[in-house]
Amino acid sequence: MSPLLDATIAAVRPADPAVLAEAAAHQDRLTKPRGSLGVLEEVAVRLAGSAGVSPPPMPVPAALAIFAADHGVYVRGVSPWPQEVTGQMVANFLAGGAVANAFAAQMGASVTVVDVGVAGDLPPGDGLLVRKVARGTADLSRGPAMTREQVVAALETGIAVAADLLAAGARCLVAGDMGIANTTASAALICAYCDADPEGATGRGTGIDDETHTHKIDIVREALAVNRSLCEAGPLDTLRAVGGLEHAAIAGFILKAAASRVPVILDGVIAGAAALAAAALAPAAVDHCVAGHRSAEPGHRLALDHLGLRPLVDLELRLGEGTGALLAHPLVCAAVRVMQDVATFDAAGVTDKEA
Ligand SMILES: O=C(O)c1ccc[n+]([C@@H]2O[C@H](COP(=O)([O-])O)[C@@H](O)[C@H]2O)c1
Ligand SMILES: Cc1cc2nc[nH]c2cc1C
Repeated sequence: MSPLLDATIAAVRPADPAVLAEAAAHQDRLTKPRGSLGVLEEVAVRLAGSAGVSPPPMPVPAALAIFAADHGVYVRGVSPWPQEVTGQMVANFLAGGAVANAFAAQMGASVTVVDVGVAGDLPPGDGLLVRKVARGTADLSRGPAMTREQVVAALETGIAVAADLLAAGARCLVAGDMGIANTTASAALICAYCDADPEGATGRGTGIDDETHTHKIDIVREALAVNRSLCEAGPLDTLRAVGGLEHAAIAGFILKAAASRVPVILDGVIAGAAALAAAALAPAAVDHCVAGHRSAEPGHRLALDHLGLRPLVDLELRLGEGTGALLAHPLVCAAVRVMQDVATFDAAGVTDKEA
């Protein structure tokens, strides 16, 4: 594949089972009825297993990376929005005017914007990482979306961005996306990795009518049929056949977080589809992922079920940009704070019903 990708995949290790057990036992000693913090207990235990230490380190500062790219399948009429919105929203991220910027400011997260494959030229702006692998993908409904070289370059971009953010001190990575038509590629990836039917996996994205939705399902079916042999050839070929450049970059970003034992909070259906690719390449990567939210896209539920991840927030969001993941960050921090701060029954002199 590539030395960087191979080394990153090789460095991904599962959660430490001894630390998982220690963290779960610690939860049970804290002054609360056992299990009373529900999913938050699982999250804190998960972060301990990921980091290899209990209690786990506080996942701050958080760093959001928004990977932007365009999609050849756009020409098939699968999105109601003009393709140039991808580049225009990149400019909006850089100007600080998007929802992702508002949420990141609220959560104290940094924002990094990466052009991994926007079709148009972006006006040079402060802070944009130009890592254009191609000017959008090829139309995945007619053949492979990417060449082998392109998918590897996009994966390497995600790895490099994660490495730089970690080197700069980030202790929690947040995966965001921007790309008109990328819910079509996400649906195709979910079908390919989860063996799901396009009808159940394909949603309305940014908002399409019934007729366009039926057409979009047909396009996903066509994509799977025309790329069938490639999708059966292995996880990397599946990603290049029906994925997007931002999916590949996010998969690399997840792999690097996992290899570094730093948690990565996943956003909606795009990050979910990318996580399927990362998990297919390195199954233990899932141990370092937190599902920030569940998006309104139906395929997202299939992806999260396949990954065995339970979303923290379920607010019918369908925006992308990392917004759902950012909303979950304070919950993840609160879960860790409990492990770090809450007194045990012994220390507080509270009678434990088990004693
Ligand atoms: O995060 C999600 O689950 C999500 C669901 C629907 C739409 N989006 C965003 O909307 C864009 C893709 O929608 P579409 O309809 O053009 O495929 C892309 O920029 C995504 O970030 C994101
Ligand atoms: C305006 C707009 C903002 C977005 N943010 C993520 N995807 C998006 C799609 C559109 C259309």
